[in-house]
Amino acid sequence: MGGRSRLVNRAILRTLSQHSSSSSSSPSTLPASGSGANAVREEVKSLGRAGGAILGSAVDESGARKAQWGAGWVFAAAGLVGMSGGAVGSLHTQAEEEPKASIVPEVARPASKPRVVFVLGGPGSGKGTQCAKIVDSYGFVHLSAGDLLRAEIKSGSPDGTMIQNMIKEGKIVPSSVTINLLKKAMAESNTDKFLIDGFPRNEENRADFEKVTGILPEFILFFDCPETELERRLLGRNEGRVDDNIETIRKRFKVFIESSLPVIDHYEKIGKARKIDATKSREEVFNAIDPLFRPFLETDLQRATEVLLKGIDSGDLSTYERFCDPGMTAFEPEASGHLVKGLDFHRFYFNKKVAGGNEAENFRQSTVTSPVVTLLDSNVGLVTYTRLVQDRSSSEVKAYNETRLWQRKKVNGQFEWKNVHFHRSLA
Ligand SMILES: Nc1ncnc2c1ncn2[C@@H]1O[C@H](COP(=O)(O)OP(=O)(O)O)[C@@H](O)[C@H]1O
Ligand SMILES: Nc1ccn([C@H]2C[C@H](O)[C@@H](COP(=O)(O)OP(=O)(O)O)O2)c(=O)n1
Repeated sequence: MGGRSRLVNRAILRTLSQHSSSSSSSPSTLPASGSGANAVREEVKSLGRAGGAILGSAVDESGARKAQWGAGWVFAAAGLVGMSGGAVGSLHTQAEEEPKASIVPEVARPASKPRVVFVLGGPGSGKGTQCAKIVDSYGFVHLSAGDLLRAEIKSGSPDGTMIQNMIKEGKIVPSSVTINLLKKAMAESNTDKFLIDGFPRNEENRADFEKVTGILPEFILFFDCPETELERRLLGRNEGRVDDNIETIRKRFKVFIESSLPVIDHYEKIGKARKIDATKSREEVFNAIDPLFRPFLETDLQRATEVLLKGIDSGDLSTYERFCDPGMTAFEPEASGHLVKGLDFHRFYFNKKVAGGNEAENFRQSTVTSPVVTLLDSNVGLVTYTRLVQDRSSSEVKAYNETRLWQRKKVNGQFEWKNVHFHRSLA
């Protein structure tokens, strides 16, 4: 076992030492560790980079990503919410009419590309274990290439026997089969954040996926763990898998070194590999991974704010209600210095529009400048910006300083950002 482990260590060292400058972990851990290797909803998913300016990102010296909405957002919308007028303190109930259909989906498309993280590492390095934790904390959809292939065998598909034989031999199934399964699973999902585990396992997997989907991963997680530890874990896994026997395990290690390490090497070269010491406990491994996923939440929060503001501009009450907590508190000029609680005060303006709206008069557009997203923890975030509101009827532009406090909650098993407080004042 020791001999084999050293062999693995050397192979990985050879591969990785050429790229140690871009490695995200301490080079000193490498010889010791050895073997290589949500949610906001459809509208948020699809808003992506459509309409207006784009969320850029930059990495500061501490490695933290800062949100930069370079030129500001522009939301052209076909309706409005009256932001001025309305008697303070009057509580108006919802109008009889349904608000007109949301324009958000049309404006939102074309969708942004899915955000993908590949999770790679030797068999037994803890990919599945950590993916479950990431899903739970960050609302990703987890797609395990191995699980999809095993499900395909079970489904009685014509490819089933071929897949079964290859898995038994520890070989890698042809890319076309695996990519089709991944594509189908991605299309069936209603999120845009995917953890793809155990893929790409060879250069063919990698190149074909890029070619077929046009998707490059945000980064890859590489679980680095020596072969001795992998072997120990696989023999203790006890999931009744046809490939968790010593003979197939050894074949899989060989395939991993020969076929999968070059893929990791490729991502090292383009600065996308994040190497994790997978020998640590499950909790320690997760603590190392956790900060890498924070930027996804910042993007989700930015997108949720975009959709909410677009909903406000278009008079789309259903979007407003979806993104605002029923108990939301607010300070806004309309409230004349009072703190308003709940959504009725705000609904009044939507219903006013729906009841007496005139498209030409009501056209509004918001341009957001200087936005800053601050994540306080993985479930609480602050978005602050200046919003220029153009009103076609009066050609008047009003500038507001807005701060929105968001809380991430699980609704029907899915993460959603809810606006729990905002403060708007005339700039
Ligand atoms: N950090 C860890 N320390 C010890 N055992 C682990 C750790 N992570 C996972 N395991 C165990 O090792 C085995 C393989 O983990 P798994 O997540 O199935 O790996 P992979 O998906 O990479 O094949 C499982 O039995 C799992 O419970
Ligand atoms: N991209 C992939 C992923 C898995 N496979 C096949 C071959 C692998 O040995 C098995 C099992 O993979 P899985 O990722 O579930 O498990 P291990 O990481 O090997 O523990 O599935 C494949 O052919 N192509």
